[in-house]
Amino acid sequence: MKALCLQPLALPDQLADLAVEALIDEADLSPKPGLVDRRGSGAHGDMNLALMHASALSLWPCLRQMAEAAQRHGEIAAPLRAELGRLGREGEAAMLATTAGVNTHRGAIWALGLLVAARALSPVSCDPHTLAARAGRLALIDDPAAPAQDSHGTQVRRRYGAGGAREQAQQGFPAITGHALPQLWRSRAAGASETHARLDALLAIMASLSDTCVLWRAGQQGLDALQQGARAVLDAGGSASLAGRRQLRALDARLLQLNASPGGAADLLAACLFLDKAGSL
Ligand SMILES: CC(C)(COP(=O)(O)OP(=O)(O)OC[C@H]1O[C@@H](n2cnc3c(N)ncnc32)[C@H](O[C@H]2O[C@H](COP(=O)(O)OP(=O)(O)OP(=O)(O)O)[C@@H](O)[C@H]2O)[C@@H]1O)[C@@H](O)C(=O)NCCC(=O)NCCS
Ligand SMILES: Nc1ncnc2[nH]cnc12
Repeated sequence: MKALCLQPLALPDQLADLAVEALIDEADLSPKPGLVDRRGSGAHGDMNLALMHASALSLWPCLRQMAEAAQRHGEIAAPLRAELGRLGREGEAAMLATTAGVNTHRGAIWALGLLVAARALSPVSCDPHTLAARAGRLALIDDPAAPAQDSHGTQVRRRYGAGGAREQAQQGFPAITGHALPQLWRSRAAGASETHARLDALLAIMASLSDTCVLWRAGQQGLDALQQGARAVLDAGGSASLAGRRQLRALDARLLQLNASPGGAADLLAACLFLDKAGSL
C-alpha cells in the first residue's frame, strides 16, 4: 500500500485556519460575561453559538486572500491597504449573507485581517509585539475607497470621545500586547487551565478597553460596570478561584441587566489567541 504524502499547507491557508480557529475558540469559551457562549446568547437576542461558528467559517476565504495580498505586495504601503479594505468589505458582505444581516464579527474582520496580513508580510520577526506593531502601521494608512459611514463606533466616538476599533489597531493593539497576552501567560504560568487562562485574558481586556459596543448599548454607566467588574474578578484571584468566579457571575448578571455586550473585547480575545500562536507557524 502506498503511503499518503500530504503537502504542507501554504502560509495563507495556515493563517486563515489559525484565525478561524481563534474565532471559534473565542465563541466556545465559557462562561463569558454578557457574550454568546456555550451557555447561551448573553445580551444578544439576535446571535447564538451556531451563528458565531457559521460566521467564523464564512470568513476563511477573505482571511486567506488578505494573507495572499500581503505576500504579493510585500510592503506596508497604500496599495496593500487599499486591497485589504476591499477584501474586508467583501468579508463583511459574506458574513452578513451568512448571518442574515446580523453583525457577528465586524470588529474581528478588521483586527484579524490586519494581523493576518502583518504575519504574511514577512517570515522574520513574528513575535506578537512586532506583528501587532506592523498591523498598526497598516491601520494608519488611509483607505480612500472606504465609504463614509455613521457606524455605532463613529456615533460613540462623537458622544464619548472613545477611540474604538480603529484607534486600538492604529496604536498596535495595546489591549492585547499590554493586557491580554501578559495575563494569558501569567495565568498559565500560575497553573490555571487553558479555559481559565483565556477567561482571565478576556477580563484583562474588559478591564481596560473602551468597548464601543458597550458604550453604544449601555453608555458610560455600562462601560464603568464592565471595567470595574472585570477588574474585581482579576483582583479576587481570577476565574480559576472561587472568589473570582463569584465576581464573574455578578459581572455577567450586571451586564445582562444593562443589556451590555462587550463584542469589541470578544474580538480582541480572538486576536490575542491568534497572536499567541502566529509566531510558531
Ligand atoms: C475601522 C472599522 C473597525 C470600523 O470601525 P467603527 O468604530 O467605525 O465601526 P463599528 O461598526 O462600530 O465597528 C467596530 C467594531 O469593532 C469592535 N469594537 C468595539 N470597540 C472596540 C475597541 N475599543 N477595540 C477594538 N474593537 C472594538 C466591535 O465589534 C464587535 O461588536 C459587533 C457588534 O457591534 P454592533 O454592530 O454595535 O452590534 P449590536 O450591539 O448588536 O447592535 P444593536 O443590536 O445594539 O443595534 C460584533 O460584530 C463584534 O465584531 C465593533 O462593532 C472597520 O470595521 C472598517 O473600516 N472596516 C472596513 C473594511 C476595512 O478597511 N477592512 C480592513 C481590512 S483588514
Ligand atoms: N462571543 C460573542 N458574543 C457577542 N458578540 C461577539 N462578537 C464577537 N464575539 C462575540
